[in-house]
Amino acid sequence: MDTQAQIKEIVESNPVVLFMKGNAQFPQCGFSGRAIQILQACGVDKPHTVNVLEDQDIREGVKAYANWPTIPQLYVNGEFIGGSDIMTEMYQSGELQQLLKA
Ligand SMILES: N[C@@H](CCC(=O)N[C@@H](CS)C(=O)NCC(=O)O)C(=O)O
Ligand code: FES
Repeated sequence: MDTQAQIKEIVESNPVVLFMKGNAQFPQCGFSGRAIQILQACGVDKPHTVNVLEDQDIREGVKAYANWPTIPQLYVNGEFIGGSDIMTEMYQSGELQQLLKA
């Protein structure tokens, strides 16, 4: 399977996916740490996470997949939502909680 197909498979088979640096227990970047904290604040304790530091193809592949240049990247129900700034804004407006409840 090529990388784009692999990413599609991951985001379509898990309702909430966070591509991040490190994992939920040990985020290896502040932006990824913030993304995890926001998900937890929304009641998502166990998001499916993919550590891009362990896979260079995925690290570059998700940027192409979403046409978004950075990590973290949140996907809900197969759809790209945004990075940590967008997550923060959506959390503050209550939009993210709504999205994750559905
Ligand atoms: N403002 C961004 C911050 C994320 C960011 O700047 N990520 C950088 C540093 S961790 C990145 O992914 N760089 C490309 C890379 O490391 O492959 C957001 O909203 O998520
Ligand atoms: S790893 Fe340096 S800012 Fe994320």
